Amino acid sequence: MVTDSPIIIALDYPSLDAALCMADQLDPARCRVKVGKELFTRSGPAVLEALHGRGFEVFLDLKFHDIPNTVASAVQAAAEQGLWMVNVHASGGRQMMEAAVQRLEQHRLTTHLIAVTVLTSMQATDLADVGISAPLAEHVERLAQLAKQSGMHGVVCSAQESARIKALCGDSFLKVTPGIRPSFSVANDQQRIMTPSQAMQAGSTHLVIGRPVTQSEDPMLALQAIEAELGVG
Ligand SMILES: O=c1ccn([C@@H]2O[C@H](COP(=O)(O)O)[C@@H](O)[C@H]2O)c(=O)[nH]1
Repeated sequence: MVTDSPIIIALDYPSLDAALCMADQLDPARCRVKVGKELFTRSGPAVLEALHGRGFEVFLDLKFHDIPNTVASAVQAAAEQGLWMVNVHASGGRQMMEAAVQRLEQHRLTTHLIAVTVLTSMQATDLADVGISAPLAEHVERLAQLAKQSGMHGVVCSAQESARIKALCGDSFLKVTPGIRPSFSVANDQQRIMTPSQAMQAGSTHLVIGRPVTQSEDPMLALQAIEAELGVG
């Protein structure tokens, strides 16, 4: 099923059953879902089949980062499972991203391929710790431009960087933003956050939302509040 909602619910659960229990409360006409490292490591491709069977478009968030041939093959393997979106780390570099893009093109696979810039849990001091002295926003922009030049369809960034990336890379370049925190929720380990409406106003094309919904006492009420804030659903 295809949806025009910008909302992607992060199914960060320790088992297939727990993830499907949440998915069964969601409507694939009103959101997409994301499968990350914990759930995929525990349940493997079975979770993708189960979510596709329920009509969801699925973002597999494994953030591949390896030599070009390995990443290209992993991206191909993911895309062949009918995913809506898959990602790599932009810091893997131009050759790695180009190899992944070319592999999808060679096999006429239409999965959206995006690149993680700087994790939304990081701040400037974390970049300094790994030897990057450029201002954080500048580093995100640099990686976004590299991703665009390499043929990627978009980036993962924080919504705080969406406006600038939109100006640099264009409207159609995807800005997929985790670190979304409605006013009723806490930041947890996220550092660069914005509310859903602020993120959309800043130019985010998609909002990744996990704990504010999945850890809520009433997940459907939390999701409805977000939809109301955005005027969707
Ligand atoms: O920079 C990034 C990249 C990925 N994520 C993932 O998004 C969700 C966010 O979940 P919340 O519970 O809403 O914080 C999670 O699956 C992360 O692995 C990110 O947060 N930041």
